Order: sequence, then structure tokens, then C-alpha cells
Amino acid sequence: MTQVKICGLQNQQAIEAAAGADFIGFVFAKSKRRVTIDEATELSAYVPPGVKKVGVFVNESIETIRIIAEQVNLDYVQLHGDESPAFCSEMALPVIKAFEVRDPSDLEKVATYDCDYYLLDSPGGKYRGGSGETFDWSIANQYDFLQKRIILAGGLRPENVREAITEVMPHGVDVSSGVETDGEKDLDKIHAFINAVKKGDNDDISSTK
Ligand SMILES: O=C(O)c1ccccc1NCC(=O)[C@H](O)[C@H](O)COP(=O)(O)O
Repeated sequence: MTQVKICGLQNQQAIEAAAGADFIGFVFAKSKRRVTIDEATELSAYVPPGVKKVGVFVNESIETIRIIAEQVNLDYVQLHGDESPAFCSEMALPVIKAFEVRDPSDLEKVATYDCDYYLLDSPGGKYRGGSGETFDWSIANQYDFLQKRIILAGGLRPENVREAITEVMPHGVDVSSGVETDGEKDLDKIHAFINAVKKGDNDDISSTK
């Protein structure tokens, strides 16, 4: 089954709507979706058991990440900045390293990292992620040795996520802008996205039996 991560959650209702996801993300980096450590700690109480909590950081210090991870009880850290392979290896938690994909050369450095997952994303707009833009998915296909560890991100929506899964066959998919309306998380879109991935996977399996 394709894993789902819903990112940039900032309130209880959105977290509860994401109950069918595998991961939820709290953004601690500069962003319109940023949460403080105290807000994330409070919101963590609403994260259903079994849903992994991911902290999103950009060029943050190891010490700050450690303090936030402990207080919020994070399961993963997602690094969206210029963090080196050595920096990622020093993390006490499993790491999702994000890479901006403009052309195939952007993925050459992926092989120098030893992380749990590689999140392939569009180049950030104002911030280092959450742009709502797609990138050329065919580039991700050139790295099939990573396929089982790719989380595909960037401009995914309930309407295009099946096409993305069919083309890239990633381990997981990640969304933020595509489940928002007027800059706020939209509960119906969160349900629709999770449904498109999970029900779509089941339908694909049934049709091959
Ligand atoms: O979402 C943000 O605002 C953000 C800001 C800075 C660094 C990372 C950020 N988001 C990380 C994510 O995991 C997003 O879900 C991912 O970039 C895809 O975003 P979108 O294209 O909006 O679906």
C-alpha cells in the first residue's frame, strides 16, 4: 500500500481528518504553516495511535531539533535545507531528506545520503517547500534503485495523485497545498486525498486478481 503523509497541520480538526494517513507533518521551519514547539506539543495529543509524527526543519541546529523532537515526541525528522549526509547521519531519529528536483542532475547527490526516505519535491517558492507545484515525474523514474524509499511530493492533489503513483510507484506520497482551500487545511480534501491513494491501491490490486 502506498503510504500517505499530510503535511503542515496546524489544528485539531485537520489532524483528526488525517487519521487514515500514515504520517502527519508539523512544520517548524519558516513558513505560513509553521507551528511553535508548544502548539505542536498540544496538537500531538490528537494524533491517532499508529500515525507517525514528522517534524519538518530547514537548516536547523542538531540541538534544536533534538529538543523539539523530545518535547513533541516526534517519530521522524524531515530535512528540507542544505543538510549534509554527515548531518543526516547524526540524527537520533529516522530521517526523511528532501531534495528539490529541477532536472536529473539534482538527483545525483541522493546516492551520497543514507537516509530512511528520500522526499522528492519541487523547488520551493517563498520557502523551502510547500510550493504547490509539480515537477517532471519522469525524472524520479530514472532512480528506480531508490523507488522503495521515495516519498513523492510537490503539487499533489486528490485529482492527480493516482496518476503520480502510476508513473513513479513511490513508497509514499506527501501533500500540503493540495489539501487546502484559501490557505487553510480543507477536511474534505484531506479525506479525498487519503481515499484516492488507499482506495485506489485496493482497486488496482482487485483488478489484477
Ligand atoms: O509546507 C511548507 O510550508 C514548508 C515550508 C518549508 C519547508 C518545508 C515545507 N513543507 C514540506 C512538505 O512536506 C510539503 O508537504 C511538501 O513540500 C509538498 O508541498 P505541496 O507542494 O504544497 O504539496
